[in-house]
Amino acid sequence: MFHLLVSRKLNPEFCLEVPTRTCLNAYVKAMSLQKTAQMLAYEGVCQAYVFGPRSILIQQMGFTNLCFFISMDDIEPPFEETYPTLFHNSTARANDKTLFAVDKECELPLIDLARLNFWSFDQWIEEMAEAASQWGFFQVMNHGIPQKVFESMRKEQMKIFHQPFRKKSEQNFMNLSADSYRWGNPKATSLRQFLWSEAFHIPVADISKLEDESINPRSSIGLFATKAANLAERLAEYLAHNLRIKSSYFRDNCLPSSSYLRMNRYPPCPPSFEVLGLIPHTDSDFLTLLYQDHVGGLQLKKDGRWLSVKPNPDVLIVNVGDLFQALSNGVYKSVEHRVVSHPKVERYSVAYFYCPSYEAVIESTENIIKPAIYRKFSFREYKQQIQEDVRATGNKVGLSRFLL
Ligand SMILES: O=C(O)CCC(=O)C(=O)O
Ligand SMILES: [Fe+2]
Repeated sequence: MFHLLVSRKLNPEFCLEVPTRTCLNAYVKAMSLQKTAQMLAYEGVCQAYVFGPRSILIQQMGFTNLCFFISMDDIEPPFEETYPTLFHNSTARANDKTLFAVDKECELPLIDLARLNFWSFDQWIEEMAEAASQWGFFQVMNHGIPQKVFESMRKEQMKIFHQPFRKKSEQNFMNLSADSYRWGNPKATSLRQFLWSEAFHIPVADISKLEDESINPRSSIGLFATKAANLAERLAEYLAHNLRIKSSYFRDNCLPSSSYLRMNRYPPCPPSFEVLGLIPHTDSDFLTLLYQDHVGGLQLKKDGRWLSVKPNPDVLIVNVGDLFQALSNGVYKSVEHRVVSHPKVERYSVAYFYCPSYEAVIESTENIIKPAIYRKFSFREYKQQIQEDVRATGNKVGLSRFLL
């Protein structure tokens, strides 16, 4: 007989209670990883598989996307241990109860891509353009990316992030370049600037090189990136149509390999820390496609107030990036957003950043009523300016640097 304890990483939708890592370690020592997995499956509500040399994957019966890993090694980045002065020195604490203040939960404008076949083209595009200019964010349904692509992407993400921290932070992990794995914020001087999250930021061009001896990340991630690239191009063309931008602009300037993919994981964050999962920022691309799980935590700024986005794993979130704001001469808005981590549950998201090649030139589309508000710049120049600003001030200044 064994005692069941609630795991810190327990998914709230997952009704099974599982042992903690320490408890599991004891079972594994006394029996074997295989026997422990069998024990966990004993109640018949879940299946448990041995995964890798030191972890077990647990999956709820009948729900392929409700699964999680229990790892015998520590998977969490050592946030508190590495930055003790930030977490345990009261003067560095944000000490600001308004940090997480939100006005309310909102549902983003919903664009149904299937309606394109029934509505008049102009009316349909108008709806999307209005969302891009009023909110900078919208959600799309019937987008053509099968749900199983998201499910396998999420499973892959869990496998990757549930590797021991020492492995994830190794040079060359999955054959990625050293700066792909990011956790916390080494430059933070207060908790307000810290990120309670970890991420893999991967150039799409590098996906084909991904490899690991225990996982096979290439196929799920590659499939997601290909589907996202097609959808992003389509959406960008619709939005451009409304502004009378040449429809081939995106095909001419964005190569499939010039975009990026970022896999985010937000470990549970103790409520005693006033720290965000991701600090307020805008995205430095044309469009971002974001797939998030059911946990929630994404917030965006609208009319000066923070709103929480109601999570819906059945849709894809789209947000306008800085480059589209510049190209549209300020008509479409690149809106600030951030993430609040959950106190008990880990959260996953994956963002596809639709970017041009470095040489692409972004020029505001002016008209008689509204002359250009931004000067012409190349994507390379934009990235370099951001890096310079972050180095000098710790913050991205962004588009305001390019105002005329
Ligand atoms: O995790 C999220 O919901 C947002 C992620 C995001 O904004 C980003 O990666 O730039
Ligand atoms: Fe973002």
